[in-house]
Amino acid sequence: MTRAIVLVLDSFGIGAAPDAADFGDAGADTLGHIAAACARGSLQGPETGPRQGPDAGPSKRTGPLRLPNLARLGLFHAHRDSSGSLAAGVTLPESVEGAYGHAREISSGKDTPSGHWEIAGVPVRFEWGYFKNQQQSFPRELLEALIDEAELPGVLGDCHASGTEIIARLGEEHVASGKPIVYTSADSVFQIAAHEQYFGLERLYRLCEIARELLEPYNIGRVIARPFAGDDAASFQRTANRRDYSVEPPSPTVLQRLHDAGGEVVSVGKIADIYAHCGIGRAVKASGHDALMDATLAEVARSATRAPGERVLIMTNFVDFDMVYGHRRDVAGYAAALEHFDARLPELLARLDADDLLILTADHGCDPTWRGTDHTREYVPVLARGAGLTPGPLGERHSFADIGQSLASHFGLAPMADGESFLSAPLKGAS
Ligand SMILES: O=P(O)(O)O[C@H]1O[C@H](CO)[C@@H](O)[C@H]1O
Ligand SMILES: [Mn+2]
Ligand SMILES: [Mn+2]
Repeated sequence: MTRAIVLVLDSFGIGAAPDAADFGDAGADTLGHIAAACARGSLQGPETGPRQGPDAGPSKRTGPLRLPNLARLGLFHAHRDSSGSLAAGVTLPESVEGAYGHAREISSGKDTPSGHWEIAGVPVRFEWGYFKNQQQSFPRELLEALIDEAELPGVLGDCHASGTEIIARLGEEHVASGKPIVYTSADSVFQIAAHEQYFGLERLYRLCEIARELLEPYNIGRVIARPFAGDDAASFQRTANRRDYSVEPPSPTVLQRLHDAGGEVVSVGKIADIYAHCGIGRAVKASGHDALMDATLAEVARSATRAPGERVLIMTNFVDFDMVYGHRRDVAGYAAALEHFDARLPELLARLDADDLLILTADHGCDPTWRGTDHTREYVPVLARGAGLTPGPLGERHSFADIGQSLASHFGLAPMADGESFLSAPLKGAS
């Protein structure tokens, strides 16, 4: 059996990309700034106090950032190489057990689909459509068509917003009026927030499907359903029933190629939605990092008894780094979530065979110390282990697509059009 496990730590950037200034992100560094904040002293949980649901805050934590297992895979080496300095308060391990590098993005956007598709060997070279106006963000004819087709009394929002802030601000008016809340961000997205009980979850999903069709001329990457629950502004919480309606990748990703060649592609979490279900053989849902790790471990166990010729790719997206901590600019929460992920990593490492390929990476940055609430254009870590890889530096990778190309090579597929495999690459640079 040939097997690969790809874990995407959503938004875990490791330093500003060479083109970060084009995005207003020169100096952004998700890992570096989290480590610096931790090293400055005790970093308690979020100032907003404990929250519940998918946007729940973290447990409290103190002291320097502790990620011993990621460090052994080469995380801090990769960050040092990408940012030029060692993250504050951390120590390098005596020896590394992973092949580590830092990858830049060649896709035009810093959004989740672009990052994931490029990871899977298909960079996005075209420009997405964006709704750039902070207020009255959406074209009047689009909203009129949506109101008409979905038989709505109107819509609220129509602006750039943070999803938790806008339901606190407009949620009660939404419940009273029946008007859904529509908003966007720096990403190519059309998001619709509505109350699960008062508006109805299925009705929200249908509304998103209508929006998906109406947005066709605007070249928008995703429509996102953002259901929430609760009694009033103080208690509104988004639920785990978020659903993303993505357009399809512009050409077959390595997931699709493997699927077409008879391999099994297993999505854990929102991977299936991000790839518009293209090339996904089996989709396992889970909400929260513990459940996502549990589901990943279960899939690793399930695939352990495969016949010699079979090929399995398990891909998991750890979304809370981005959705719950990065966009919420919750530094302590992000740090605690990283430490928790790190603590669970040995469970996975212990279940892998020597010829399995494990890759940990990210799809973009979302520096929780940065201005605004949007993603940041950053290098992402490429931490790989197994499949004959020699521990040590992989150097700067010129595209996330090096991961897709390496997966194609691992599975014996025809080479992808983009990317350079690091499986057989000579070591670059010194550690
Ligand atoms: O603020 P929330 O609703 O979490 O939205 C964020 O999540 C979207 C999709 O990842 C981003 O475009 C950003 O707007
Ligand atoms: Mn993302
Ligand atoms: Mn995001």
